[in-house]
Amino acid sequence: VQYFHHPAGLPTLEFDFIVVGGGNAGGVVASRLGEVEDYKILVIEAGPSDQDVFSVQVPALAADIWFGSSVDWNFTTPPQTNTNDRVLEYPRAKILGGCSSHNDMIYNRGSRDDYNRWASTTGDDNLAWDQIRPFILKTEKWSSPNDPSFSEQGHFNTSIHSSAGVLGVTAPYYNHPLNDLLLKATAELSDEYPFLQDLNDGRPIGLGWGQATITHGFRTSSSTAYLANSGDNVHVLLNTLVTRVTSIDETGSNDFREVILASTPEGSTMKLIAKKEVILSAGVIQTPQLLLLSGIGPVDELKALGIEVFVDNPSVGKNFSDHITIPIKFSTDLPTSSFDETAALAQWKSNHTGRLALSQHLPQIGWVRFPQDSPPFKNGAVDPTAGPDSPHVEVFFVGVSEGSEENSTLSMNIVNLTPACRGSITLATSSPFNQPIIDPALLDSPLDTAILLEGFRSAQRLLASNTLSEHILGLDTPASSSSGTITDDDVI
Ligand SMILES: Cc1cc2nc3c(=O)[nH]c(=O)nc-3n(C[C@H](O)[C@H](O)[C@H](O)COP(=O)(O)OP(=O)(O)OC[C@H]3O[C@@H](n4cnc5c(N)ncnc54)[C@H](O)[C@@H]3O)c2cc1C
Repeated sequence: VQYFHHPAGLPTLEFDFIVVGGGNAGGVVASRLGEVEDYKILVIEAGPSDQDVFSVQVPALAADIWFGSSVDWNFTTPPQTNTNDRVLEYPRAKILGGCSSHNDMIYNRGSRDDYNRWASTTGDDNLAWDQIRPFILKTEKWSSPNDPSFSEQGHFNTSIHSSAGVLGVTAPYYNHPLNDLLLKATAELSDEYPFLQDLNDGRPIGLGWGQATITHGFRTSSSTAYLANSGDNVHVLLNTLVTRVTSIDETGSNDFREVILASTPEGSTMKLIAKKEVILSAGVIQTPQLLLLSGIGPVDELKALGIEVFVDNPSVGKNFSDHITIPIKFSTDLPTSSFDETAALAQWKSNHTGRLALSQHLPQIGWVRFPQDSPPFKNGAVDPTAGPDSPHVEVFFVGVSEGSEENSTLSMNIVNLTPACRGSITLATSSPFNQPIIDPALLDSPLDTAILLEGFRSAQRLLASNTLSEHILGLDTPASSSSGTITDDDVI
């Protein structure tokens, strides 16, 4: 692979394929296209190289480069009506590797139902679970932890993993008393929280060990696993924003193979040509933004901003959906999961082991499927999941921190995995340098709220088990719950 920091350094202005956005998808697509030696490929990435940012490489430092950092787009939402009009921070990475360079590294495949639903929705059987599994294995390179104190024994099912791929994956863990307590609780609550040996077996329901895109103490990403191993026919242009895609054909047909670039709003622009295709992989927010800026989208929205319309497509920027996560905290007598960060940094720098070589959060994750007669579905609401092998919520153990007085605080997140609400991405202005309006319309569907609420109750049932209850002293949040029982009023 060849890296360029300025368009002026490029060896040519014409490539076979131009990949816009060197993120998770863009890095993989460019690298796979590059396997055809005759193709010349250009990836254009707005952010810098991931290799220059220390916190990208060190797994537990991910949060340092989220919202507020120079390698995040620092997007915000408009006030969200259903969250008391709060303006929410919306982290998205602006760096080579995209969000795979800053995400939480949890490696989890969908349920088999998810893939099968994509196959039936698109009419493409290649997306079905049985058909896609060989390709999942083709990406994966299982790598055992380099730190002997992080045993992976019994934490995953070896028969459904591969060590022949490229993306490093591991099942790391660190010692904390909650690990054993949760495992014991799975025996006690075997209906709602059965032990799940491997969250990637196509039926992620239960509680078990997480897996992470980490190898030998380093984060792995589309940049480290794919782009970095590509041939010299793959070119990566950094720090450069694509502002528009235009038609190469001046007679009026839509042959969108010309890409317009700019590094700053004031600076000059430049045109590049793709002989075969332009691939837009700028992520779920900026791919629709670029289409809209290029005159491809709902005619009224484009005209209102004075953008020339080339393709009237009312779907561009619509049906935006994201899973909402609600934090919840409990007082506990368990020891904190925090660690001496200075010592951990020195250890990581010396041999890439220790707590910084793992994700920050606690090592286990729960996935819960609610019965069809549970409260969210009592009023006849249709189950939003893709099928019976799919969970409704993820129960995530963030960590145990210092609390008030002698107690500590267990932080958990409840994630609604199949939100029914649908929002949108629209342009605020016609300038590519302004963020679009990112409206996830969170909790617009009453079903989403009901599922989160049942997720809270489920977490409470887990913590009320005989095994865990003696260590859980009460609910810390939401503050309005003095009784320790969550009600519908607490959800906002
Ligand atoms: C904080 C956070 C934590 C997450 N944790 C996990 C996790 O633990 N496990 C998991 O599986 N997933 C996680 N995800 C989600 C996952 O990382 C994303 O779904 C995935 O990276 C999306 O890939 P993408 O290629 O669509 O977009 P991205 O990876 O976002 O890539 C888009 C790229 O395009 C670039 N770009 C955008 N506009 C332009 C432009 N006009 N010109 C040039 N370049 C442009 C961006 O800078 C970016 O590099 C997390 C996401 C976030 C934000």
